[in-house]
Amino acid sequence: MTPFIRAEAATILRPGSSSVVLENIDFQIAPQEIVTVLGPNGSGKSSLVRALLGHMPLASGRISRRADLRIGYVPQRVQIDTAIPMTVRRFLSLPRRISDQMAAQVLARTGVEGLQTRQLTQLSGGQFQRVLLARALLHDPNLLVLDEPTQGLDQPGIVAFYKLIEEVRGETGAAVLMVSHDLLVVMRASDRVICLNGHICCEGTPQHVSTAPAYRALFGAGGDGALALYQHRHDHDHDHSDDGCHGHHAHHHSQQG
Ligand SMILES: Nc1ncnc2c1ncn2[C@@H]1O[C@H](COP(=O)(O)OP(=O)(O)OP(=O)(O)O)[C@@H](O)[C@H]1O
Repeated sequence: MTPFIRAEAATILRPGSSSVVLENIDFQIAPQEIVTVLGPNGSGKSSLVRALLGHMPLASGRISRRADLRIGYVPQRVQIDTAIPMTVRRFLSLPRRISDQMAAQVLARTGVEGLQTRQLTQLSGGQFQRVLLARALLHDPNLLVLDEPTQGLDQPGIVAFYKLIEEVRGETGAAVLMVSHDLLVVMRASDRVICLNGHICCEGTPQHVSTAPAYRALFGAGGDGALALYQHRHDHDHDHSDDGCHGHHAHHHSQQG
């Protein structure tokens, strides 16, 4: 199956500068996959996502996107101008107008029904993240891209949010590309995890990555018990040909450690 997005030996530059943020990235995401990008602050997670979406310049390599790709994007930071009143309903109609029925449906789908007339500034953190997800689900995306979608949520809120993502994937068949810091819960919801630190340190199934030396060096060795609790049940097939923590180890990078 042709991947939705494929990066080949992509080297990504910091905007407006010649310094390298990410080096030699090979990446792809296939239909229906849930892929999570992990890494410390400043390791290039958002840069990778933005480059995959075509918003960041490449120094070399290439990124290709399938012609039928429809992306629903939840960016890491959403600037809300508190001086301008904005209801949930109006926010959902930006930039493209939607019907009242569509608004009601998508809010119900993400568990925040009836919030249409509420001001964005009066939402709780969890409600706001669900409204952002609702907006990303409009216009029938086949790839959802979520950059730290659970920031500001408490632990039950995080678990509930990932459960919702899995449900949405099950219902719509959309692939999901997520950036997250929530190492353990994320594991449950992911088919494949990519661990970044200026380059791809390690990638594979959650089980594989959590035992990989590069991952342990970055995040510590704890958490196996919790990981076992959150094991993801596979009821579908994926191509795991690129499953290992492979050749990237061989490179020496000064960012590591
Ligand atoms: N708009 C920008 N202009 C200049 N430098 C940037 C810009 N955005 C990111 N950077 C730099 O690029 C590097 C990677 O940042 P990026 O936001 O991709 O990391 P991240 O892994 O998403 O971090 P975090 O976990 O803190 O969100 C950092 O050194 C950051 O300072």
